Amino acid sequence: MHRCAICQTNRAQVIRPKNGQKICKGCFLEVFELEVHTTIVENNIFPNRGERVAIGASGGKDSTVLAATLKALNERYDYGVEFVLLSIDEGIHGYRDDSLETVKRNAVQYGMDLCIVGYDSLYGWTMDKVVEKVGRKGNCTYCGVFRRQALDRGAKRLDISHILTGHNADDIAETVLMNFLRGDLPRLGRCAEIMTASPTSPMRRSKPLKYAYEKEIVLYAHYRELDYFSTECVYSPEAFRGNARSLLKELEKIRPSSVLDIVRSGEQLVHDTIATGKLDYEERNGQDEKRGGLVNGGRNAAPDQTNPESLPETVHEIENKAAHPSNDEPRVQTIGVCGKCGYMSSQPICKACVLVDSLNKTRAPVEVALVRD
Ligand SMILES: Nc1ncnc2c1ncn2[C@@H]1O[C@H](COP(=O)(O)OP(=O)(O)OP(=O)(O)O)[C@@H](O)[C@H]1O
Repeated sequence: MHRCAICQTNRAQVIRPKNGQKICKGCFLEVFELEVHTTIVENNIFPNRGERVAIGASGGKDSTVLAATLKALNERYDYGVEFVLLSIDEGIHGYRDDSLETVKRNAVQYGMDLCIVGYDSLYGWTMDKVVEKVGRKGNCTYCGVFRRQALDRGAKRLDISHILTGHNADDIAETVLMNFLRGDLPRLGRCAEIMTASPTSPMRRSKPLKYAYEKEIVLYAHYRELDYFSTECVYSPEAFRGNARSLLKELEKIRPSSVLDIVRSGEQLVHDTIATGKLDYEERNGQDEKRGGLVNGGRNAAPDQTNPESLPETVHEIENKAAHPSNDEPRVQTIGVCGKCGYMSSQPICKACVLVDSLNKTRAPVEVALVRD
């Protein structure tokens, strides 16, 4: 019998992917939480006591583990913050409607308020309708742009300016690989950052699970018997992300530490780029979705430039400018307000409205009461 490398008493049940350490269930749970706490403290994620902070809650394993861990840590280490669950209803029948039921239960289990914001009321489109219109290819782009803004707008309604998401080490390594393969240096830097703030948005976004392996998140949820929804989105994930994921899984099989090594490489690359002055503040702190960006995509995907026919022209222009800024163009983005929805935007019309316009162009006119900010 292998004894736990930490307590030296119990039988080891877990092999940690990041370092091969064999540990028991109790020590695993303790060390998992301690590492999230260390990430929070070292990055000063909660600088202000008394602050209300939103947890982007999808009902999936990552955000459920995030909520459960933060509740425990806030009680244990007294961060002095109040967490609110913020869920976006993309309008995906058979997927999000079911996962939102899980979030509703989580709100009760964790004693947190819950706010749900729907694409339908914000944009007049559900993702089911978007897919009906544009097909499956490229639909993640719409979803990613809408979700990013919907989280911001939901938080604003709650008078909250800090959003936490459940992006884990695998998500970030995938995004680093994708951006590296695309040669998208500004996004490569942003996606590896644990906290992002943008001159074009009042919101801070943080990823406290940035160094947690997906495998350990699943194990934590299992050992703690957390109530989460495990079905994948019914619309296939962005193709290029799927390729990056497969590549990452292959690398992980050969060398389990690859996941964190790639995250660290992303961090180091942006560090070196900043040191040599190639990436300015706005590029470092600009929009980011798990791409996410929303930071980080996934399923919160960035517009896929490998799939150019999937997006309206104007969005490509905005995206390409961000990814490959020309030397003679001024780089400072100014914050303004979208002429259509009234939400903050660095462009006269925000990306979400550009997409909505393109969707509406060929739709028979319907009376939709959209919510303006
Ligand atoms: N509909 C949503 N409402 C609120 N937050 C969301 C939603 N979808 C995604 N997020 C946030 O973005 C993070 C990454 O989303 P992604 O779509 O990649 O899902 P995931 O990696 O499967 O995470 P999860 O297991 O939490 O669903 C989630 O952990 C969550 O914090």
